[in-house]
Amino acid sequence: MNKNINALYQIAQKETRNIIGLMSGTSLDGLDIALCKISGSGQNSTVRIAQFETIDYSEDIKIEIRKVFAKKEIDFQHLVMLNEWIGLLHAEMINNFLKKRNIPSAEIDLIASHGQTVLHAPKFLHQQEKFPNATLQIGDGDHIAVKTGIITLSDFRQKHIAAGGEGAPVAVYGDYFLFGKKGENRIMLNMGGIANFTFLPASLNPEETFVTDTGTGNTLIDLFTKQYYPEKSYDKDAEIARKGTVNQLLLDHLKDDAFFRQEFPKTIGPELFSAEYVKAALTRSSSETIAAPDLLATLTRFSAETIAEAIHYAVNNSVDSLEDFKIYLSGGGMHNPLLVQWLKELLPCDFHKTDELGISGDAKEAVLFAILANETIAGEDFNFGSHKGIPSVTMGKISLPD
Ligand SMILES: Nc1ncnc2c1ncn2[C@@H]1O[C@H](COP(=O)(O)OP(=O)(O)OP(=O)(O)O)[C@@H](O)[C@H]1O
Ligand SMILES: CC(=O)N[C@H]1[C@@H]2OC[C@@H](O2)[C@@H](O)[C@@H]1O[C@H](C)C(=O)O
Repeated sequence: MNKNINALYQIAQKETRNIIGLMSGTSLDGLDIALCKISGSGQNSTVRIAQFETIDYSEDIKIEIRKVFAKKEIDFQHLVMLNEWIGLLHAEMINNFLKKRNIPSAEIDLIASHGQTVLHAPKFLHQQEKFPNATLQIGDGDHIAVKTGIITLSDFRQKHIAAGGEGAPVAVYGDYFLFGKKGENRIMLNMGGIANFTFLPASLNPEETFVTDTGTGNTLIDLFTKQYYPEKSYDKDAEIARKGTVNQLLLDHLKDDAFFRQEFPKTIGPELFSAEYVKAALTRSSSETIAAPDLLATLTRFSAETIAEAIHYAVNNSVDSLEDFKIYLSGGGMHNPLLVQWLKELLPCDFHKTDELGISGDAKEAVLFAILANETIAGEDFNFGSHKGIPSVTMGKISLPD
């Protein structure tokens, strides 16, 4: 038997697996690395985050990724080179992460690598009938496996599409296994570049479980902060937006898009929520001369209202009142006090952070990929039923180190 297959067989039978989960999201801020100790699988999974760090991307890395990120037309050779380069960079970051902590790579059972999303094009976006939902995450898993010497699972989203999904959100699997609680209606709201939420019903009936993207989270706020204030990469603590006033007409135009009329569940990316999207709404509302604080206030309100409306709409289909709901925040947007304040005004739920459930909101997405890898190697069949957007499949391609 190939020694790596034997190793996988042993790993699958361990009581506790050391799995490194990686996430680099649409904010292009860096690579989240979560070293997780995972016991059990499925609903019996338990996770302890042993170590977590976000390794910031250098300006050089950001510049190279932005050349292709969310763009329809690119230099194809650049994309191909980037695929290898990001794999190598992520491997180097993991090696440094382990070295800094004196953790031998032999102690790590698996790496679960999300990769860098460069384009997310569900059918709704590309509108080309003969083509399926499409998404691309780069940073090849073979490079990570060879350079770290650790068996690596990567490219999780393709199987989701192959099995009928849009390739996202995949957070629902980990959310259900780790955070589902009988007797409590929970909403796990992640506000990264794009916002998404999982609804975990008090019944824990997998058929009633629901997940969707809602639209922009931080992506437009970040984009226009950088545009008006090149020295800043985001509107820290909403300092700028707080000084502004929401422009209602502009807000109405921002919300007037087919994406918001599309039925749930749905996914989207910065391909739609781009500078052009905002510029078109500015033109339609004749507010091109808007002051930067007013624009940032309006963009923050845009995120808050579209998140709240999606939750109202999607959840009210299955339950009557949101009042007995607990909402658990994660992702960088949970640190934006204005966004959170407005959400609290718009949603009569009980607000918490996933940190209260033992998983830091900054680490949650990286942990969720470790959970997906754990399921692929050690999980047993679990059926989410016929609910749209949650195919009952394992995900991730396996790269062996030698
Ligand atoms: N103190 C803060 N005040 C306001 N915004 C903040 C603060 N801290 C973080 N953020 C926001 O969070 C963003 C980073 O979020 P996160 O790391 O969750 O993104 P991501 O992983 O790229 O997202 P995803 O992949 O889910 O789209 C920052 O760009 C910023 O907009
Ligand atoms: C294609 C892609 O990378 N989508 C991300 C992005 O960031 C947030 C939102 O959009 C979500 O749908 C998804 O990531 C999380 C981890 C998910 O799939 O659940």
